[in-house]
Amino acid sequence: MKTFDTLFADLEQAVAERREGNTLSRVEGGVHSIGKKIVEEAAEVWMAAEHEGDEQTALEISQLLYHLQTLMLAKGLTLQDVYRHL
Ligand SMILES: N=c1c2ncn([C@@H]3O[C@H](COP(=O)(O)OP(=O)(O)OP(=O)(O)O)[C@@H](O)[C@H]3O)c2ncn1[C@@H]1O[C@H](COP(=O)(O)O)[C@@H](O)[C@H]1O
Repeated sequence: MKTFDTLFADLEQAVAERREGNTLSRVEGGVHSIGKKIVEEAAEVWMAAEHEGDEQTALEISQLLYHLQTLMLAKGLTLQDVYRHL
């Protein structure tokens, strides 16, 4: 099973290797486009939590985490940059 850290390592590698896929295309789409996606996914998390079941809520949360990681990559932020604020 992936964790936040192992997913981030995979996405970092995807960008470094210019591997065709969702990640490269989203990171190259830039911060504005990713930012809109984050807002959309955050709203889907909220709606799922209020109106749908736990499974759908967990799925939406996983997508939000993914898109946050693409924003980190687009900005050049590392896990340590974020974790030091936790
Ligand atoms: N975990 C994810 C992941 N979660 C969400 N997404 C993306 O988020 C989208 C889901 O959002 P939506 O439900 O809004 O789908 P959509 O309507 O098609 O979204 P839009 O394209 O319209 O923005 C998916 O189509 C993916 O583009 C993800 N894309 C990739 N991953 C993982 O990232 C890793 C690298 O993926 P690649 O870069 O594709 O190799 C792999 O382990 C993947 O499993």
